[in-house]
Amino acid sequence: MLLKVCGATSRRDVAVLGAAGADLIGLWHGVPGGPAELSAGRLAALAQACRTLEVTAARPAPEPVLVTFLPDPAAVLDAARAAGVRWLQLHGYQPPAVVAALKRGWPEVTVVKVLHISGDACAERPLLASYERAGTDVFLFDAVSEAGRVGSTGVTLDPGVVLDLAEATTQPFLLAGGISAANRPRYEKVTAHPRFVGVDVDTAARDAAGAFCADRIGGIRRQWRAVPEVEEVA
Ligand SMILES: O=C(O)c1ccccc1N[C@@H]1O[C@H](COP(=O)(O)O)[C@@H](O)[C@H]1O
Repeated sequence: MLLKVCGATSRRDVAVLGAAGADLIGLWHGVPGGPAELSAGRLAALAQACRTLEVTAARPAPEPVLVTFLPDPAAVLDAARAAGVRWLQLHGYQPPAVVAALKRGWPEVTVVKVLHISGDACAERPLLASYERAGTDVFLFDAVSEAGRVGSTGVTLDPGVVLDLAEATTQPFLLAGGISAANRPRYEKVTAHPRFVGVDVDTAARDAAGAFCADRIGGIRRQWRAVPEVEEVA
């Protein structure tokens, strides 16, 4: 189970997230007006900080993930190549053609396409097969707020809606949307899905002042990585 935490803006953030057990660290580039937006130079510096972080022997250093709303695949690839970032998270409403262009331009990248879910409706539902044909490696299910806000909504998804969408796709998926240590039991069936690969968190990874909190992140990791108890059959 992978734990991704989103929105690092400093080497200290990277160190806190790595020590707390994040496998993937989201770095924003091309999120206009976003509080964690990074210039291309800062993106490269923090991606390097992720890769060179000293973690325990049992765990590899966290993988940097470029999180972007950019609609231009050339701009995404330029930033990713310059920073050496091989995981690309398309968090906007980029169409399947953008995924295809990224995979053509750099076949080794892992493309994570966000599917935006509001209630029981997924905006990308009619395009799922197109996104898969275009080369999407991993889908990320995230909630859109009632006001239409995208990313870091703290809004949870209905597990039934998640499972239904999982069945409409064939690729691995990450779960986002208000994920916390406390709500893991609600998603028991989701975590048991054979293509569930992990969770992506922002709001619950932070303290009241908005700073990343190692205790909270550690708690999320412990709860979501725990193997559910299996009833013994007599
Ligand atoms: O973290 C953000 O603010 C953000 C901004 C723009 C694009 C993506 C963003 N993060 C994504 O938000 C969800 C998690 O949010 P939460 O736990 O519900 O607060 C996750 O997909 C992040 O990648």
